[in-house]
Amino acid sequence: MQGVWTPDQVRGAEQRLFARTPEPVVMRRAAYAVAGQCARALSDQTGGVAGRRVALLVGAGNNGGDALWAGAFLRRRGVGVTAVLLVPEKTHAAGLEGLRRAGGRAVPAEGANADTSGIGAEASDAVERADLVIDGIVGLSARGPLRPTAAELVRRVLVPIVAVDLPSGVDPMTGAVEGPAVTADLTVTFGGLKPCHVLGTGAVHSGEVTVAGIGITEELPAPEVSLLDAAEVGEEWPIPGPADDKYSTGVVGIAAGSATYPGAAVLATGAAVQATAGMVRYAGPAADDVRSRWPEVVATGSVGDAGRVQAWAVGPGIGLGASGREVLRFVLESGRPVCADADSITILSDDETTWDSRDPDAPLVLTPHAGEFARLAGEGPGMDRVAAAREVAARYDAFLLLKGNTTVIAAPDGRVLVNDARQAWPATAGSGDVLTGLIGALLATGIEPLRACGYAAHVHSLAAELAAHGATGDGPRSEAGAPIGASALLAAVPHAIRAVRDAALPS
Ligand SMILES: NC(=O)C1=CN([C@@H]2O[C@H](COP(=O)(O)OP(=O)(O)OC[C@H]3O[C@@H](n4cnc5c(N)ncnc54)[C@H](O)[C@@H]3O)[C@@H](O)[C@H]2O)[C@@H](O)CC1
Ligand SMILES: Nc1ncnc2c1ncn2[C@@H]1O[C@H](COP(=O)(O)OP(=O)(O)O)[C@@H](O)[C@H]1O
Ligand SMILES: [K+]
Repeated sequence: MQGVWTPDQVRGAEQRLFARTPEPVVMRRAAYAVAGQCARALSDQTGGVAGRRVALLVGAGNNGGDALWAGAFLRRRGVGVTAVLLVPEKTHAAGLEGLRRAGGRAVPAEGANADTSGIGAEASDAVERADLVIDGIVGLSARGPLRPTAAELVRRVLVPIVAVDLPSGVDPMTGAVEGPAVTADLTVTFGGLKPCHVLGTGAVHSGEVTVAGIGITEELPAPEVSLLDAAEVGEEWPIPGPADDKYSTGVVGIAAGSATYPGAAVLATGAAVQATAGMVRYAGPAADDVRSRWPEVVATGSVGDAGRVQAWAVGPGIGLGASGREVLRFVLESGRPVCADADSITILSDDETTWDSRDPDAPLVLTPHAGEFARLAGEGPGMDRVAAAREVAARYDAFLLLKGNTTVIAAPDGRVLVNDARQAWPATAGSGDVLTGLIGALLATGIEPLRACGYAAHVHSLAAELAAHGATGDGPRSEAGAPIGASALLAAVPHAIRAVRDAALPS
């Protein structure tokens, strides 16, 4: 698992490091890492390093200091370096001195011969003639979007941008982008990933992210958030062993669909059938539809007749009426782990008596999208989706999977997993039903709920990606891709599972 640390955790680690290693030494390590990545980018893009031009956008803090020292290192490799100072009187003095000693120059952003936007001619020229721009505008202490002068300079950049620590204008803690912000091709961060690198829009603005240790990593506490990679999901994905049979690999019950919404039942059940070995039981009014599409499913008309299961997935398409409520109460008091989605969440939002039927010893997973989250929590998730998911998970003593481009999964004990879809192909009706079936099947195998949700979210978004790019058939993979429906996503689930399992094979 890859860790993600909050700005406060990183600052704390920095302070512990500074007790052993002087701050300027640490800054030069950080800058050296940035310079190395910039040299690589220049070389990839222009075929060389010496003789190329780099512009530094330098803000008022240590982030600007990093950029200035990186400029000094690049200057020593023969790069022409111009620092554009956004707040000249607050520029990191030692960094500026270091750059000047190395032969670099510095110009104010709002200098002489300013154009109508207030940008000085030399600053404008430096940015427009650069082969690469380093964003040292603001780092961990950033608040809000880029200010107008910085925003205007960034707007003029037509070459790759390497961000120091994080793309300026993105909120470090939440990844929110509420105005002008840098969109980096590469971000060089220090110690470990921060939330802005992995959450939603911030992840997009960060581009490729590389982590330079610089001595901070060793000082970091347990991460606030974790990310799963394909190999880990593949390694842990449950597969049958020689001693297994259809019961030992997990029996999942799916309580979904209605006469009006039989599709929800077919999608959730189909996901469970393909996710794991074992058995899928279906209980509900869409039994005939389910049987005709998935003959291997043991289907009955009601949850009471379903037989024994190791976990339930409930909710998609069950409706908000009396029968839906009864079904939900039945599974909540079954003593089995439950994944409650869609209508179940809406019911739980306003029905205390349904909560009362819950067996407090059985894990409960809730999988709201933003609207369902607002119903459940009384307000929407807001910008800090990690904090919101964590708070509601603790409040309901449940595992909370908040859907979206970045899926945030919080355990009641505060652990958080994040799955970044890296694309938006799953944003299609019915794809949530597929996710519910995947989670239910994994819960039935006995996997811990936080991980079950993480594995399911990972395979779900990968299945959408593979389907959208036509990577599931015999033809060549399309680079651009095309929209898919939930049925295509569902059909791609085995391809996604194979892909993560292949990623786990020793290389
Ligand atoms: N202290 C150190 O020696 C080290 C610090 N590191 C660097 O230091 C950075 C953090 O430095 P600081 O705490 O000085 O803070 P920053 O460099 O992030 O920025 C602080 C300054 O930016 C201003 N500011 C905040 N939001 C702004 C916005 N939206 N637009 C324009 N200006 C804004 C603040 O008023 C303040 O003057 C890290 O991101 C990292 O790059 C690294 O070099 C590792 C070592
Ligand atoms: N913009 C997006 N990018 C990536 N994934 C998304 C996006 N929007 C939604 N998703 C994912 O698609 C699924 C949609 O679920 P849901 O909203 O319950 O849809 P439905 O109820 O129609 O099945 C969730 O897994 C969610 O995380
Ligand atoms: K930056």
